[in-house]
Amino acid sequence: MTDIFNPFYAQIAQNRLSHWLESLPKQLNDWHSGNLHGEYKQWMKNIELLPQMKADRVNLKDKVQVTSFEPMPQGLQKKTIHHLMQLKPWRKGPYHLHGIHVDTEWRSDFKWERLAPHISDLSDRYVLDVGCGSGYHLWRMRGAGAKFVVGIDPTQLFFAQFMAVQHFIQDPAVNLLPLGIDDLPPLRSFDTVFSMGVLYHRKSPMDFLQQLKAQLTKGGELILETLIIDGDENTVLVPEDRYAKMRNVWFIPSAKALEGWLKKVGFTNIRLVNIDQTTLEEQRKTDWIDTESLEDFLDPNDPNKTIEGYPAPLRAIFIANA
Ligand SMILES: Nc1ncnc2c1ncn2[C@@H]1O[C@H](C[S@+](CC[C@H]([NH3+])C(=O)[O-])CC(=O)[O-])[C@@H](O)[C@H]1O
Repeated sequence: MTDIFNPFYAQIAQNRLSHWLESLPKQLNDWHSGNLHGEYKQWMKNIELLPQMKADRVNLKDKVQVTSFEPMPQGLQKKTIHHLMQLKPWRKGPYHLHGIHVDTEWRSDFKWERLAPHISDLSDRYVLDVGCGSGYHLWRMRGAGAKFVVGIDPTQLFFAQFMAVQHFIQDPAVNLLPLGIDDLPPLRSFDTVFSMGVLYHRKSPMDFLQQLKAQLTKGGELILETLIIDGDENTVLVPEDRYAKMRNVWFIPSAKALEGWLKKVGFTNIRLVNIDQTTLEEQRKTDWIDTESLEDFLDPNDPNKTIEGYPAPLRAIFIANA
């Protein structure tokens, strides 16, 4: 049994997600007693060692930042950086935690800026983010007024990173569960569902779109962000092996093809609101990752190609209604 999710259960018992309690506690207990990552205990130990600081000012509107009136002493800051560094690689962010700038590989704020002008007002909404990474966008959703925010992501390190940020911010309305999309029953309870950077990792994109739709209330809004390629409604890239050194990339459709897929699973009011080629400002190597980054994934002689010779990462944002 694990009790780390008890506060979450207590909250959903009182809100419109209470039917989730039929399956969720058993799933999360199985997760906890099952195959935890070899370093999981060590990650949690580092989180326990983070200092207690008052969250006097929390800014989630234009960044993710927490500060207290009493600044963190320098020595303590050094120790805190050490514990946070044990949770490397920090991919999605950045976070500003009591004067510590967690300068992540990705400027996830760039993606937020691209989508924010196009989405329905999140005020008072129940919001789900499928494949939320360390949860950067969960905080921005809350900052945009969402009432209750849930992220799911099966990567346990990202769960640990979220717990580290939550340790400082302490907002019970923002939650991350270490689950994958296949673990979700059709909840039909979220006003807005985000899924960004996940579709191309799914072996069956149609099933995935259907699973996303099953999380939405009637008329609810999907924000789907994924890699695309140029081409017509019949163009889909299925990389032979890796794409930009990423394993597990299955389908990269054209925008037209993806629009057709969304239509086919029953989404309406489908809008393509943004197309953007990933730049070296948005994804780059920092002190918070030890691995390679975009620069190493592109053809050194042609930044418009991946190292495998495919078109370089081009990302689209679609909005649609269930
Ligand atoms: N079955 C699954 N169910 C849910 N999540 C999954 C699954 N499989 C992998 N993931 C998770 O999907 C995320 C994809 S990253 C996008 C992060 C954020 N959304 C971003 O838009 O920056 C990709 C990118 O960097 O582009 C990872 O955190 C995986 O653990």
